[in-house]
Amino acid sequence: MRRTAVIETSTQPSSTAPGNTPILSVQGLRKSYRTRTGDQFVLDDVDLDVATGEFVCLVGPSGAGKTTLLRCMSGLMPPTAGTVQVQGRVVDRPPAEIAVVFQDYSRSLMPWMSVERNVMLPLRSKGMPKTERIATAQAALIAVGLDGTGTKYPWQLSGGMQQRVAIARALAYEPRALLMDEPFASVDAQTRADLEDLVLSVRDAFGMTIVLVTHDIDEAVYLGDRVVVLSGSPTRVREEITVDLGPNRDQLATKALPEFVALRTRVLRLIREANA
Ligand SMILES: Nc1ncnc2c1ncn2[C@@H]1O[C@H](COP(=O)(O)OP(=O)(O)OP(=O)(O)O)[C@@H](O)[C@H]1O
Repeated sequence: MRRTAVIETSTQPSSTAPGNTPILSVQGLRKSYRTRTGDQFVLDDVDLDVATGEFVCLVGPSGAGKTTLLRCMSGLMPPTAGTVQVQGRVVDRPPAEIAVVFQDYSRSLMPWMSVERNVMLPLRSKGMPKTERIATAQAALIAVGLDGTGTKYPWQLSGGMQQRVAIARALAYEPRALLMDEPFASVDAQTRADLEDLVLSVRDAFGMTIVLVTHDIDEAVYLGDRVVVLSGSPTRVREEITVDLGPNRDQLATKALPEFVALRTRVLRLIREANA
């Protein structure tokens, strides 16, 4: 981790313009769940490449299988058929290069551990000495604007601050890619906007690849270099839309752009059609 990194709202051109090398590659992915009434097919032949440094947002109808896809991509769930590759290696367990942030921060943080210990937790598996773990955790907390909260417990923080802790924990691990499943769904609108900008700045500062699942179309267009629209169940990739809004996004100015409005309308129409 770059410990001296100062994370500010992104006003600089991205140093991590998406390259062409896919860090994540999903090929012919199928997933079915066994239910009492038989197998339920959720994902049906999903193909998706994510380039190094790219920010990809996954949207689709409710229940389409967005979480299922993200879980398969993160190695938390085996596919029924097809493959997920990270840097060319087939994923058969959670890869070291990937960190995941879930919506429900209250369940992902350990309430009996201080904020600092929560952030240090995954670093043990890297065999890092304790002094380095502490320094790395402190740097990650500074990076998400939580300097000075290390000795507090998660339940002493607001929802938005707890989600920042979860993001700090992911950052401290220094993943090549961050997979996020509706990470801002449980916080208020202003905190959500702040966290969106935080994630953009983290992407710029740490050169990270991000895949984010969201229900919020504005959020997808605001954050993404590309929005991947999934079809209704069983799910395929319906359309991939390049978001040509440049690297610098601003909550007010970007969302007022005619291009932004046109993209949002296009994504919304695709999701409505997928629901029909
Ligand atoms: N463990 C499971 N066992 C059986 N069925 C499951 C399981 N997990 C998910 N499903 C089913 O798979 C389908 C897709 O679920 P998933 O959570 O991946 O969709 P989603 O697009 O993320 O949903 P939402 O938009 O509501 O968050 C749903 O019909 C769900 O009921």
